[in-house]
Amino acid sequence: MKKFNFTKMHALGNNYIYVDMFKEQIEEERLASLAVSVSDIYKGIGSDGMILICPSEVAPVKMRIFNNDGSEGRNCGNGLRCVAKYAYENGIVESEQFAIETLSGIVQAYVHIDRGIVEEVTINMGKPRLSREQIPMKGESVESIVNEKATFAGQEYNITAVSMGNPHVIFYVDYIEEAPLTTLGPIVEKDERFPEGVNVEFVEVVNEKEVHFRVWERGSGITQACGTGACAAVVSSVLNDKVERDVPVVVHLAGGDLTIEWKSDGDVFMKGEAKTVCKGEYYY
Ligand SMILES: N[C@@H](CCC[C@H](N)C(=O)O)C(=O)O
Repeated sequence: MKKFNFTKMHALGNNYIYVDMFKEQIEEERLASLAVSVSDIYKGIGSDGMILICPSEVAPVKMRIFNNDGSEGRNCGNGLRCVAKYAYENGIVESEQFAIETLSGIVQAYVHIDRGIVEEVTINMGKPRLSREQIPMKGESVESIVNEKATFAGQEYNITAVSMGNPHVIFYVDYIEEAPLTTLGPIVEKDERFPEGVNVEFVEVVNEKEVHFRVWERGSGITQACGTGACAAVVSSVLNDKVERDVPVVVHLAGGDLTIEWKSDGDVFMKGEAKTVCKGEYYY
């Protein structure tokens, strides 16, 4: 029997099993199935997926994220904040500002410390990618997909698509409680127009500084929060003239609040909590 040490962490309830690959060794071909088994709430630990904290050749640390169906994502906003907390508290980095490599590029993390503990993290998530090729979404090549009509399950909707290194599609709703998460979410996630699948978000705009948000994540289903999704929701809301650039927007997710700002230089900043739940050994 093999085993590895893990740390369970969450950010606004978006919880993953974190494995320190500076210390652990797991065969590459076992990673996808381990993400499924550790995530199982009955026979595993229970989580939205598994995140590896890895050495990097271009930054002090690299994040790899696996959803709870075993698929590998290219980015994870809540995961980045937890990786930043882990890296600082476990001596992988000594500075309060450092880079993290992801499969979709390098981001900058800033940890906010209270008595030696990282309570919150700000991440400069970089620039959103908006063209149809960058999402990716099939169809005519356009610079951005904003308020575009699209039919799903026989009903017409208006959608906006944003990539934050991973794909997101945003639907606006009048009342967040009525968001068709479990009905529309899985249909849109696997729609053939999104060749890599898509994270599906529902947004109710409260005012120019506040929105409600719910998510059906690609590869994980309903989660309490999605950091890249919250960034995509604010970018979408700027593009749809519902909020403004250079103004911090509070995004109310099921698990709590994130503050997101799309700066006029193009970068998107995300600030929010990161928490450690427990540590243990996993046997496989
Ligand atoms: N929860 C994450 C996103 C995780 C990956 C996503 N499901 C994907 O496949 O793109 C976040 O906080 O951003």
